[in-house]
Amino acid sequence: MSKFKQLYKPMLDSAQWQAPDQTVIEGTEFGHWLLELDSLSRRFERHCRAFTVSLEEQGQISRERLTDDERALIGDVDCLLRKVVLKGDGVPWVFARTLIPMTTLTGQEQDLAQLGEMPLGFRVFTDRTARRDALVVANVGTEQQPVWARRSRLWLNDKPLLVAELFLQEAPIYKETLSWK
Ligand SMILES: C=C(O[C@@H]1C=C(C(=O)O)C=C[C@H]1O)C(=O)O
Repeated sequence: MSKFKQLYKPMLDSAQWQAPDQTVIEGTEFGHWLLELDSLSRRFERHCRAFTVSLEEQGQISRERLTDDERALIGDVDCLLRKVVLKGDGVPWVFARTLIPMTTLTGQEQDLAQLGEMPLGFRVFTDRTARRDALVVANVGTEQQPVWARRSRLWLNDKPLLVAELFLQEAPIYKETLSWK
């Protein structure tokens, strides 16, 4: 198991998700990152020279392994599980875990299983039917040293997928002086 999965998967699993208005992020600089409804990949691209995705794992996961929460958001169906690390100039910024229901991998969306190291956001947000909802956030670190995570549901042609992202220490969201683009 890679160090990313070993370290970060338990952190995401432990997240106590909260609606953004119940947290302290509204009005903060990093809050804009967590509340981004458009592509996070596109936003990251503007903060580095080379934005890359490394595919850590991809495989099928049976419906029994979904949490009740996940089932309520994407249905009680077998899924494709995709785990990646998003990197800016080679530095790990985000660990992301995406559940794509098999019922979403139909028609035009079959290509979602073949993304490889192409950022999911590049595929999803070029589609005019794309939208994001059910956004929740969690601090899986401490009050003094927060480690932010968020989970949101994406829709493509009215078919859902569920993305959970853990913002690692070097991610630009923690930098105090952000160039705002
Ligand atoms: C959903 C987006 O795509 C990003 C890319 C991912 C991937 O390639 O698997 C996963 C999560 C996202 O952070 C986005 O850009 O908003």
